[in-house]
Amino acid sequence: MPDGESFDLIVIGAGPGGEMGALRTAILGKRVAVVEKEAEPGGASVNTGTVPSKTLRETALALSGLRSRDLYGVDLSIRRGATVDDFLHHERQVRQSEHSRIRGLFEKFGVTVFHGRGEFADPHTVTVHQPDGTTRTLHGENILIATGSVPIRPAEIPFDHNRIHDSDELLNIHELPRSIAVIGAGVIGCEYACMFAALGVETYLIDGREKLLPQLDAEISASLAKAMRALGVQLVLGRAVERFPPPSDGDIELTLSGGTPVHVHHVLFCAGRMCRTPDLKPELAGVQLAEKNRVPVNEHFQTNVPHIYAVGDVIGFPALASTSAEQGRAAAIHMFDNRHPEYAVAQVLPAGIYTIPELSCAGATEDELKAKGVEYAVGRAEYAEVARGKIIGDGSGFLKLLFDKQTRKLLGVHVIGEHATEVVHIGVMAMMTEAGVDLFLRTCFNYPTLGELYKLAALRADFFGLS
Ligand SMILES: Cc1cc2nc3c(=O)[nH]c(=O)nc-3n(C[C@H](O)[C@H](O)[C@H](O)COP(=O)(O)OP(=O)(O)OC[C@H]3O[C@@H](n4cnc5c(N)ncnc54)[C@H](O)[C@@H]3O)c2cc1C
Ligand SMILES: NC(=O)c1ccc[n+]([C@@H]2O[C@H](COP(=O)([O-])OP(=O)(O)OC[C@H]3O[C@@H](n4cnc5c(N)ncnc54)[C@H](O)[C@@H]3O)[C@@H](O)[C@H]2O)c1
Repeated sequence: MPDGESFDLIVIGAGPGGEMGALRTAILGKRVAVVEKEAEPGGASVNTGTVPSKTLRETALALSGLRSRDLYGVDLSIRRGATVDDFLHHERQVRQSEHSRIRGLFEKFGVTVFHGRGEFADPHTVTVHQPDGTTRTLHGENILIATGSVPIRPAEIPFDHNRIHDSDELLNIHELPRSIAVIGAGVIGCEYACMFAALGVETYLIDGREKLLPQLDAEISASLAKAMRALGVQLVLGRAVERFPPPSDGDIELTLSGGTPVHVHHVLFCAGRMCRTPDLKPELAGVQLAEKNRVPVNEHFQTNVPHIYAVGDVIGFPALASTSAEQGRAAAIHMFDNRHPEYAVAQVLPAGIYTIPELSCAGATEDELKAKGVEYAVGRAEYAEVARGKIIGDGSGFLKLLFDKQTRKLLGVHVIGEHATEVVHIGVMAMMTEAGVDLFLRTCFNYPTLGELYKLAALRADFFGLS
């Protein structure tokens, strides 16, 4: 291909935002280039974040025999003393298969992939710095920034120590830790702490905040904290880690504010993520950055330079694989096919957190409704109250629905327990269609299913809370 070739769209970054933006555009018959600095596509979603962590969770559940212990009271674990290779084997297989899937789709729809680091030369030109030291110049009618985020690595944390990791490095560990301190009880910290505890690793989860995942419905957050403690996670909340000089050998001592020190073999630091957007030289394209190097966009994902769009983690909240892909799709539609019904990203966005147990939610929490002065009714149903919940042996899960007292519409759905990230979708569809309690009262659910939780919760809200 001659240097300086022109494209209808140049996408920088092949994570979920870039992948979807590129494919949705290529399907319209447009000429699309994807510039990706890593050897394989997929971004944090496939290579270091979403897919690896969820695959490891499944592996941890299988290797630990946790599900069978809960269900049958016996340990049917595949193997005691699992090695790190056992732990990572399936994750590598899934990751490779995702690489093939994305490469296959790019090939099928004629997307040209350039391996190298992209940066702006001017508002329509991207320079690609290729691994062999050469550069290429690409011209784009439109450009999509989808360069994602990386773990925050404060200078005072000794990451050069071989047992102190961020969430990317964790995937290259050579031994299963006998003990680990997870610093940062955000979504990443909570998910990994559960995984390690399930594998029998002595696990501490440390955070300066008093409450676990405060963005969640308070009852769900409290229920998660209880379940995590039962799993063996030692929650150290409201304490800051002051220092931990790394020893060359032996345990690492973490000094905590106002508490006794913690001694562990490994440390996982996951206290947020950041964008590397200044590396793109956005000033050469006239693109402005906001706080924390975020790229501000309008409702169509356009930056202040209208033909340059940005999606995914670079634009900030909610910074999920699911939402990044949706934003990539919507941006592509706005660029090239803006009468199509896929035009906008949905108003109702679910969040799924793969702790043990997993949890998921969409819409408002009780605290948010109270703050807004909305009168609402709660419908609640325990997993243990429906046959399917008993069959799968989930004795603590529950579904909670929040309905508007006046309109009877569903305003929020919150669920914790096995398959919570699937169960939530019934509520999401109801909210997408602005349905309410009457939909659940009229619906016939398969028996035995967790879907029945909706019926039970709706009946309770109707009998006891709704006018
Ligand atoms: C441990 C972990 C678990 C997660 N779990 C979930 C989950 O369960 N569900 C969920 O929805 N989300 C989850 N997320 C979040 C999700 O992974 C991200 O929100 C999502 O990957 C962001 O997509 P993106 O396309 O914006 O960027 P990314 O996936 O970060 O991809 C950006 C791509 O751009 C490339 N790039 C960067 N700079 C350049 C450049 N200058 N030139 C060329 N290429 C460049 C990078 O190499 C990368 O491939 C998780 C994240 C982590 C870290
Ligand atoms: N299932 C999912 O959807 C999923 C899973 C994992 C990650 N993600 C995404 O990844 C992103 C990053 O997640 P994250 O967990 O790294 O960040 P986060 O911002 O969600 O949480 C960071 C946590 O670290 C704590 N913290 C900060 N500095 C600290 C310190 N010095 N000592 C102790 N605690 C400290 C904060 O109080 C906070 O609780 C999120 O935006 C999330 O959307 C999503």
